[in-house]
This record gives sequence, C-alpha cells and structure tokens, in this order.
Amino acid sequence: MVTDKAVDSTEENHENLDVLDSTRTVIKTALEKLGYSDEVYELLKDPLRMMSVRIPVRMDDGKVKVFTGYRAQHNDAVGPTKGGIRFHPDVTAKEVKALSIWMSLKAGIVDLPYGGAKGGIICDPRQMSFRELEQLSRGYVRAVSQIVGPTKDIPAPDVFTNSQIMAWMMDEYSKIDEYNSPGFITGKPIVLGGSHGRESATAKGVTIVLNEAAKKRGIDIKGARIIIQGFGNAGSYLSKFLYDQGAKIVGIADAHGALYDADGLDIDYLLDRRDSFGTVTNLFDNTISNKELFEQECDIIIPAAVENQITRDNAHKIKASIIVEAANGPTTAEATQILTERGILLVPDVLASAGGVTVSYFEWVQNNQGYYWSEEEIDQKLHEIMINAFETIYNLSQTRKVDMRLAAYMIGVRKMAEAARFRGWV
Ligand SMILES: NC(=O)C1=CN([C@@H]2O[C@H](COP(=O)(O)OP(=O)(O)OC[C@H]3O[C@@H](n4cnc5c(N)ncnc54)[C@H](O)[C@@H]3O)[C@@H](O)[C@H]2O)C=CC1
Ligand SMILES: O=C(O)CCC(=O)C(=O)O
Repeated sequence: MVTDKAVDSTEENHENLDVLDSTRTVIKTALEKLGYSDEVYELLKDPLRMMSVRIPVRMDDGKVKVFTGYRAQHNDAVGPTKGGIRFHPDVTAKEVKALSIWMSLKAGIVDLPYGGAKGGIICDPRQMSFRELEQLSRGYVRAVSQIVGPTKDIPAPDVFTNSQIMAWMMDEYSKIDEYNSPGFITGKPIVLGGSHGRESATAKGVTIVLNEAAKKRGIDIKGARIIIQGFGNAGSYLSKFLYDQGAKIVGIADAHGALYDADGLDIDYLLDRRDSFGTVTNLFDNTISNKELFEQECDIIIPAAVENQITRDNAHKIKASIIVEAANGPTTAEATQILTERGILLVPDVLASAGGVTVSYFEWVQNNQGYYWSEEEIDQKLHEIMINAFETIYNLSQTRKVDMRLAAYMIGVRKMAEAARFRGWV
C-alpha cells in the first residue's frame, strides 16, 4: 500500500525551498506585468558579480580554520550596491544571491540610489571568541576589498553581525584604503560615524507598516495579540515598540525555542535577560518549538529570524489575519499563495524590512557630507518613506488585483530595469 508519507517523500512532492528560484519566479511575473522583455529578466535573475572567498583564521587553540564567505552584487545600474553581511552556519551561495536580489528590490521600493548586494560567511559566531570574530571580520574585508568601497558596494549588519563587527570591518578597510573611510560600511557605532536610529531602524520600519496594515484590517494595535519569531536586532526592538504601543506580545522565539503565553509576555523582563545573539528562551523550561508557535492563537505574526519558516505545511494552520515579514524570505511561494487564498494580509519582506537600509542610506549620506542629523530628523524621514512605500504597494495590489509581494516586486524592479535600459544594457 502507498501511504501518504511515501507519496510525500517523492522528489516532486517536496516543497521547493530554494529562495533563489522563488524570487526569480516573482521577478519574472513582475517584469511581465510591467511589459518588460525577457532580456530584462535574463539580466536581473542573477547577481552581476558573485565573489567566493576563503578566510584563514588562527583560532584560540592555535589551529588554523579556513572559513568560506561570499559577496553577491546583484545590480549596479542605479548606483553602488548595498546590503548586509550575515554570519550563520546555514549560509549558502544561493541564499546570498537571493538576499542580494531582495536588497535591489528594497532599494527600488524606498527609492534609494543603490542596487542590492549581500554578504555571508559560513560560521557560528556563538561558538567563537571575540578575538576569533575580529580576525574573521578583518579577513573577510581583506578578501573582498577589491570589489567593495564607499562608491562601489557598502556593507551593513545582518543576522549575527553587529556594530562592533562593522567597526572592525571599517577599521580594516580604512587601513587598506590608507584613508579614514566611514562611508565604507553602515551600522557602525555612533562614535565612528554611525547614525542615530540605525540600530532600531529595521524594527521601526516594520512597526510603521504594521500600523498601516492594521488600519486596513480594522485592527487596533493596542490589545492586539502578536507573535514575533526572532529576538535579535529586528525582533527585540519590534517587541519593545509594539509592547509600548499596548500590544499583547503573546509569543516570541529564537534559535533555541519559543515561549507562548495567551495573557502576554513580560517583554521588558525578556529583553533584560536575552544574550547578545538574541537568545532568551534557553532560560525557561516551558518552551515550545518555533513550529508550534506559528500555530498558536494570535492576530498578527511577525517572522523576524530566518528563511522558509512559513511553508505549505503550516500556512493552513496560521490563525493570524496579518503577517508582516521583518525577516528576509520567511514565507515560501506555496505558503504565500495559501495565505493569500485564505484572505490573510501578507506584508512582504522587501517592503516591511526596508527601514534598515533606509537609515543605512542616511548614515552613508551623513558620512559623505560629514554633517550629522538628530534622531528626530531620521525618524521623521524614515516615517515618511515607509508610509509612502506601503501606500503605493497596497494601492497597486488593489488596483492590479495581485498580492502585496507581487505588487512590491513590480515597484521594486522598475527603477533598476529603467536604469539598465537607459545605460543601454538591455
Ligand atoms: N539587522 C537588520 O538591519 C536587518 C535584518 N533583516 C532581517 O531580519 C532577520 C533577523 O535579523 P537580525 O534581527 O538582524 O538578526 P540577529 O542576529 O540580531 O537576530 C537573529 C534572531 O533569529 C534567531 N534565529 C537564528 N536562527 C534561527 C533559526 N534557525 N530559527 C529560529 N530563530 C533563529 C536568533 O536566535 C535571534 O533571535 C533576518 O532575516 C535579517 O536578514 C532585514 C533587514 C535589515
Ligand atoms: O542596512 C543595509 O544596508 C542592509 C540591510 C540588510 O541587509 C537588509 O535589509 O536585509
């Protein structure tokens, strides 16, 4: 007898979790809807440049370990490329390529003079000493130094990287450049030319679009039950902003596990106890799995950790009526379709998480001009940009009767396609 399990284990029944494949499919559809030729798709379906590097680091035990890293530069038709660097054991070349494409789309959506890029190193910083991390960060910059720079490609933080790592990288690049180059990288400490508001920018941007999405669905954030996966840079600030706004944060998760309490969690306590990698659930006995968390009662879910968390396996079980993607690529293509059919409003990553790169752009502008803005100025500019982007994409999704992800891709890809056309590339 053929069991369901046996049928499910055949190749063709496995859900495609390849984030590069799924983003290409949406780009192709977006370009078709906008009337662009196949040539434009051929240009944009892959990064223009992908550098793979090997970084030797002498570890604290005296042995040399060689790490693999990547820098993908998707498209520089609009301007220099920009995007974060991820330190994570699951980094792959394909993932970094997809992440670089998403950066191009974000830059288009919030109208920045950039193309997209992304970097990654296969490593587990949670298992490394401060000295080893510094050597790895400096080694990466030396390895990619020929293709990055303040007018070429400007890195920033992402998963398991932070302002200290940006500071080491900036220092290393400045040595190579023989010039103090704060504009080489963003997300730096304020004393090294970092911008007010960059650390909380991703979460602030997500909070702004979530408030707009909630208005569309008649949900009051005050009292709304919210689940947030990820308690790092994005997730921790998000939980604080929403908690302070009166939301009931009923669930949070990190790489270790998840916590759920229908009466609401004590966010200030959890923030106080989390470690520098955004882990806090390891301190509790009554945890559930990340997978179980997504199936709990709530009004809003915010994935703010890693890719492929909402799949065809759990999309049917989600009880929220709004999902806002703070993480890059948390929802698969099949899950997006299921959620849309179920009438759940899905605010896509390339829109929702664009607040980070927006304030990174402000940081770069401030570094270039050598004149710095107040936190109030940054907040007000970010607010205006995120509201405009949300309204444009929401309205396009309504008028063209497409989901918000496709509408966001249509907006995000247009400037890049036009810039490539004017340059005579396609
Ligand atoms: N930091 C930024 O400015 C931006 C971040 N993002 C995206 O937001 C997401 C989170 O990034 P950050 O908060 O910066 O990273 P982070 O390193 O500060 O925090 C990551 C969080 O995810 C959790 N996590 C890691 N692996 C996990 C797994 N396999 N399952 C469940 N949880 C896991 C960690 O425990 C931690 O709580 C990523 O998708 C990132 O690309 C997007 C835009 C900008
Ligand atoms: O701040 C930046 O430049 C990039 C942020 C980033 O990597 C992202 O939006 O995924």
